[in-house]
Amino acid sequence: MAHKLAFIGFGVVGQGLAEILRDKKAALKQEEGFEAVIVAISDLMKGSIYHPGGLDIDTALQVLNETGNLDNYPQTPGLVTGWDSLKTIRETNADTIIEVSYTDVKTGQPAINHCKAAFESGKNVVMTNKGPVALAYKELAEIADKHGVHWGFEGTVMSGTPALRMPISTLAGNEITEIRGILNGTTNYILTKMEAEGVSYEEALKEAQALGYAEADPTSDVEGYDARYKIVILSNYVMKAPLTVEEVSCNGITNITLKDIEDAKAQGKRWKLIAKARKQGDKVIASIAPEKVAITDPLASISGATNAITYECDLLGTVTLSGAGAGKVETGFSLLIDLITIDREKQIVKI
Ligand SMILES: NC(=O)C1=CN([C@@H]2O[C@H](COP(=O)(O)OP(=O)(O)OC[C@H]3O[C@@H](n4cnc5c(N)ncnc54)[C@H](OP(=O)(O)O)[C@@H]3O)[C@@H](O)[C@H]2O)C=CC1
Ligand SMILES: N[C@@H](CC=O)C(=O)O
Repeated sequence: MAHKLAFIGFGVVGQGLAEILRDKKAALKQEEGFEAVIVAISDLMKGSIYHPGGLDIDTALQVLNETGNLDNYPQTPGLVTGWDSLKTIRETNADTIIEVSYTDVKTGQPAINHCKAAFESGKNVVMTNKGPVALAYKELAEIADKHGVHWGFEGTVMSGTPALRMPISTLAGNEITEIRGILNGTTNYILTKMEAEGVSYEEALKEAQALGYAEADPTSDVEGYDARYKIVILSNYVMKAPLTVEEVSCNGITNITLKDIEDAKAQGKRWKLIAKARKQGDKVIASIAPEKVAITDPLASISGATNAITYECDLLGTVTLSGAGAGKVETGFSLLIDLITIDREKQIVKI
């Protein structure tokens, strides 16, 4: 039976997943036995539509592209418009909520409430919104568990690159004692552009926004708050070591000038925004800060919106993963793999 989806938020990432579902529909069915139907989309400014029998993805994307508002979707019997996020979560016939609204770096809301409402209504959530995972992981995981539903959030760290799923599934049995990485696509894109092309900070940031890498408020990227959420998620979920946002020292890249970049180059070094978490007894010491890394450091060669992460494992030693850190299709994919995982687990339960 097709997996019924309701989108909360329909910006870059939401549309990225919708395009994948449209373009790969036949291949996903044939290769994975995966079928999905979008029953609802609820966005703050772009409108809200619900049809229990399913919406036509191409029409929804076209209407949004041409008119800027989903409320202009063709009127068909059974179509409902105007439902807000909570009504959509609670009252549609969706199996899974795709939470792709903006990440609030102070409270994590309203996304935390979106997750609670979904779990309490017996619905799965897959999300790229980092707030709920960074601020309320334990509480929300318990609620999801109590209601027997799935919670997927692969895309909260390094977009569709399996920075969470890989260590949890294929490094299981190792203790991960330290993590070090480049975890923000926007800032890595800016630093790369400034060094490689001499582009100003402001111009490079504008490009990152146009490419869909930056947060709705890019202060989160350039001041390091986005990377701070990600290191907290990695610490709690991957290292199994409690860490709060307040415990992470955080500095961004706003003070780095073209001259600083040229000076580093002359020293055989390169500026990178580095996220670190290290276990020390029962505690984790974590930081986000720009560093001049030696050109021979593997992280120095990570350019543009690509990210990379190194896990120090007690059994396997050092393992490094690199891949997309942001982007429409890349992050849309992170939601797809969470959905496929839900369907695969359902198949196992049936067996
Ligand atoms: N872009 C990327 O590469 C990545 C993004 N993420 C995360 O994914 C999420 C989505 O990112 P992205 O698509 O780029 O962001 P966008 O800003 O493009 O889209 C977010 C959408 O959510 C809508 N929205 C905000 N609040 C609500 C609400 N209460 N109810 C319904 N809709 C709401 C916004 O509405 P409107 O603008 O119409 O007011 C907007 O359309 C964010 O949390 C981000 O941190 C994670 C990994 C990578
Ligand atoms: N704004 C973020 C998007 C992905 O999490 C970034 O640039 O990394």
